[in-house]
Amino acid sequence: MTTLPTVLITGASSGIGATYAERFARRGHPLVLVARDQARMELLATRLRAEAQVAVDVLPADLTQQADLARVEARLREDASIGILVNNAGMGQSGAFVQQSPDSIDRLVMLNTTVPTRLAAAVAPRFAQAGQGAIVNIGSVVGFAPELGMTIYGATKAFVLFLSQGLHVELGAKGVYVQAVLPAATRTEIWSRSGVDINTLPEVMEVGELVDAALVGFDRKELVTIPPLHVAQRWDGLNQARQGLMSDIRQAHAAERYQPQA
Ligand SMILES: NC(=O)C1=CN([C@@H]2O[C@H](COP(=O)(O)OP(=O)(O)OC[C@H]3O[C@@H](n4cnc5c(N)ncnc54)[C@H](OP(=O)(O)O)[C@@H]3O)[C@@H](O)[C@H]2O)C=CC1
Ligand SMILES: CC(=O)[C@H](N)C(=O)O
Repeated sequence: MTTLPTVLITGASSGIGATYAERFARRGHPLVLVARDQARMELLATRLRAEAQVAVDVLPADLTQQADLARVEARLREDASIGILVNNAGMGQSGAFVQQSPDSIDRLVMLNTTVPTRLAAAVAPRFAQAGQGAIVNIGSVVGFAPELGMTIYGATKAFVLFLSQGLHVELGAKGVYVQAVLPAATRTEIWSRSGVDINTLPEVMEVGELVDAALVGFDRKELVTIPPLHVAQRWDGLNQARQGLMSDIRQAHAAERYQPQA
């Protein structure tokens, strides 16, 4: 009998992370659940152990605290049974850019960018050495859309996409699968936590539909999975435009339009 890899999921106490936990448990994977709310994760763990007969470990951590983050990094480095990391923990932006405080900026940028990067960095050497493993990073379509006015949140999610693409370039050939999942508005607590009434949104995806779609992309080993994108060629076009732009970058000289006028 093959032993399925353990899945460590951050932000597993609610929403997308809790749903990933349920889906991976149904597939027979042992789990490590990470978030701050221990009681909530214990409840989920008890249910999943009973329903799916899998081992579920609860690792409480506030990932914005260095000591807690270091404990999760150590677990990823040392526990060879962990073969899938789901970097899902994240928070939305409350208020406009001019309303942010230094602390709120630090928290948002740390949780949404530093944490997934540090956790990926903790596990990547082991995965690369083993020639297998998967890193799933939860981004957002907001990372494509500065027009939405969620500037810091969107910037963190643009970072997550780039991080995933770069990790794929560096680790893909070593047998490590990297997936960026980009949801749009999904029915979870992130909205109320950031002070937005979800009922004011024109359209919202149910969280089960989002995660099931993300897992279709995972099973296909897609690098970028955008469940709410109905015309896949839009992504291909954006990627081709990006590569076209790069082919017109010449390092030696400034473009004609920037040559000083005599
Ligand atoms: N819902 C949506 O519309 C969309 C969500 N996303 C992304 O999906 C991901 C999951 O969010 P979603 O499920 O929607 O929202 P939730 O608010 O339901 O989940 C966020 C999770 O992150 C955990 N978390 C928050 N802060 C910390 C922290 N400091 N340390 C550790 N864990 C923390 C929370 O648990 P706890 O409070 O117990 O710590 C919770 O489990 C995020 O990265 C989000 O940006 C992307 C696009 C759309
Ligand atoms: C803007 C949000 O907070 C949302 N989670 C999203 O990424 O769409």
